[in-house]
Amino acid sequence: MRQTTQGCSTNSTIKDVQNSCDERGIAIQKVGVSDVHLPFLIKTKSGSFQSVLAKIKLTVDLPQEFKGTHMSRFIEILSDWSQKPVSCREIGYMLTDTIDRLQAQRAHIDINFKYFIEKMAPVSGLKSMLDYDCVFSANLVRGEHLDFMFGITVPFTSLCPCSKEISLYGAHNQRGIMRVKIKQHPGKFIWIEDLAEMMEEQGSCQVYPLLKRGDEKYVTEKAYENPKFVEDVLRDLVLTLRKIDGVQWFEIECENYESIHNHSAYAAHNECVES
Ligand SMILES: Nc1nc2c(ncn2[C@@H]2O[C@H](COP(=O)(O)OP(=O)(O)OP(=O)(O)O)[C@@H](O)[C@H]2O)c(=O)[nH]1
Repeated sequence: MRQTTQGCSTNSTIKDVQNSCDERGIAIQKVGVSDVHLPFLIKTKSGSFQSVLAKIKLTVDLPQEFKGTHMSRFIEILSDWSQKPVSCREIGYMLTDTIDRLQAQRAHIDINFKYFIEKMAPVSGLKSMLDYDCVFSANLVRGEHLDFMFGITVPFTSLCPCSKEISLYGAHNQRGIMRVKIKQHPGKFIWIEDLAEMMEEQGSCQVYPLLKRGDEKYVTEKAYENPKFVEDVLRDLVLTLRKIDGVQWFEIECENYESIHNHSAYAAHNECVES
């Protein structure tokens, strides 16, 4: 039977509607809070922490007999972790705590955040910060191992091989994004910085926040010498991800925001990797 918290004298005199019975016989798979914004600390490869604005969804299952979950407890749990370093291990603790405090069988979390990595312009060497959309997603079933997935979206430049081949001069080129979600075997780990760098190598050229004219000439010519369809980017990314130590599963989406169309070229792929 689910317990109620009796700590607060105000609460003890107020009816606990959430804990009352529901007669409809429907167990809910996920209930909780979404769109919670909190400052979190993410470990960086250099050994420090980056403060990020996290957008969080935290849910549990709810047995059919209860009318409601205890929403305030989700915020209590997340507030405990705000401003503390968060990675796979801490997310495991967070979900264990959630299962215990909500007397649930399973808990799920999505933490979306923008992560900044310093980029160096290819010729001038000038440094600037590029933002990457990242997500930590995890699922925990009571008594089982944590199921953890990391996702990142990386922008790139692509230049069309067909356009280059058939045109007297020029070739259409555009910005695209590659979105990767990756699961690794327990104990294996890849830094956001390392995965981003591997992914950026797979486009026709990388994108940079800050470029001077010499840099611009370089990236224009590099893309021209390295034409790729959206399929080429995706296939090269598959080969790269297969080589990462301990990868169990991955999913890729590539999207080129075509400059000659008002639509995108799109490719997707997922696979389980043999260990
Ligand atoms: N379950 C549920 N609660 C909601 C919802 N919308 C708002 N709440 C509010 O969430 C608040 C906190 O609920 P609880 O966590 O049960 O609060 P509490 O009983 O003071 O805290 P505990 O003693 O820890 O259970 C209440 O004021 C609810 O009305 C909803 O859609 N579902």
